[in-house]
Amino acid sequence: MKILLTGESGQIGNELALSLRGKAEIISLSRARMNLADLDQVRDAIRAARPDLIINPAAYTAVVKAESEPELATRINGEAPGIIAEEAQRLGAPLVHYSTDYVFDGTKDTPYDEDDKTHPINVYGQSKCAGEEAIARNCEAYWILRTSWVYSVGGGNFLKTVIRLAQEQEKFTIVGDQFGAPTWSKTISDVTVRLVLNGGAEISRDRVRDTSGIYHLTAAGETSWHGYASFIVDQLQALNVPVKVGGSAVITPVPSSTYPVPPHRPKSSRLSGAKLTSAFGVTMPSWQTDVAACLKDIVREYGLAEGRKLA
Ligand SMILES: NC(=O)C1=CN([C@@H]2O[C@H](COP(=O)(O)OP(=O)(O)OC[C@H]3O[C@@H](n4cnc5c(N)ncnc54)[C@H](OP(=O)(O)O)[C@@H]3O)[C@@H](O)[C@H]2O)C=CC1
Ligand SMILES: Cc1cn([C@H]2C[C@H](O)[C@@H](COP(=O)(O)OP(=O)(O)O[C@H]3O[C@@H](C)C(=O)[C@@H](O)[C@H]3O)O2)c(=O)[nH]c1=O
Ligand SMILES: [Mg+2]
Repeated sequence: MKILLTGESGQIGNELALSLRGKAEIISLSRARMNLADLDQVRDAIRAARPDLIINPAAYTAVVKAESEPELATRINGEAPGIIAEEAQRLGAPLVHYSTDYVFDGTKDTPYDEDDKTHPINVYGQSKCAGEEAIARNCEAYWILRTSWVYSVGGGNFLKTVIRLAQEQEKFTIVGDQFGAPTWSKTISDVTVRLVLNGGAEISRDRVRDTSGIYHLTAAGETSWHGYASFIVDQLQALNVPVKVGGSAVITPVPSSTYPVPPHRPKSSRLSGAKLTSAFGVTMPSWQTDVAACLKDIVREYGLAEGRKLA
């Protein structure tokens, strides 16, 4: 099986490349070979590669910057996935794509289901929503995996920002009125690989077409950004990482209305995983289990217990 993979330098793409290599033929197309902002190049690159399956974790993920670059974010997140889907349909290749909790406005008081109405409240969310719609319009065999609050050992993310804050500041404030589930890129990749390789039976277009649609793929449980940050600090202390912060008790929750950086973000990012479980038998680990495991890897990788600073 020949898999076209995008975004290998990103959090999810990197894990996918690591776990798929050796199990399938991987054609990894980075920005240099297939720039998602260049729609003609996207079409040409897919036609040249002729994959059996396309996995597209590449995206414009800079939520703040997207507000000042709406056209670029929309081309990459909204239009390119539509072209990818068209070409996938032409080749008879299924498409696996990733989307976000930010397609919702966050006003629902129970976890979102896949068929809940989308209503994004910032440019990034609008662009990702447009991408979902374009895929659904243009191809018959796709899985859109919606995840949230992604972190990893290698990428830039909130978890690593909090480690830096803990190493540099005695106390700090974190937004406490937005709720969701931090999700490890490695777990997202593991589940994707499990779905795609289907117990060694390889992917079939019919199987994806029969189960085509959106699936929520987030860690189990929920917390606020503040609860997440507090957990990170507790874990760092348990792992004997020297920190300046005086413990999780001195991280103060603040309302998002006081956070100086636009745009608005959804109050509730909680996504129900029930459909993924019933369709594929996948149950997700708790967010705490995965954050603790990833932190162990980060502490080892960057020598944090020896007092090194996260660059
Ligand atoms: N991060 C998060 O918290 C969440 C992410 N998601 C979704 O999951 C998916 C993966 O996210 P994540 O791994 O965190 O993303 P990252 O920001 O870690 O990586 C993005 C990847 O996309 C590539 N990319 C960006 N612009 C272009 C372009 N114009 N052409 C080609 N490649 C490009 C980047 O390449 P380069 O190195 O060249 O920039 C990089 O490989 C995305 O669809 C995202 O929307 C969903 C929910 C939460
Ligand atoms: C860095 C930082 C953030 N915050 C708040 C702001 C915000 O409400 C929340 C998270 O900050 P971030 O900058 O990580 O937010 P953001 O970049 O919007 O994160 C989102 O990225 C996109 C790609 C997604 O798809 C989403 O699932 C989500 O992960 O924490 C603080 O309170 N203090 C801080 O020091
Ligand atoms: Mg961000």
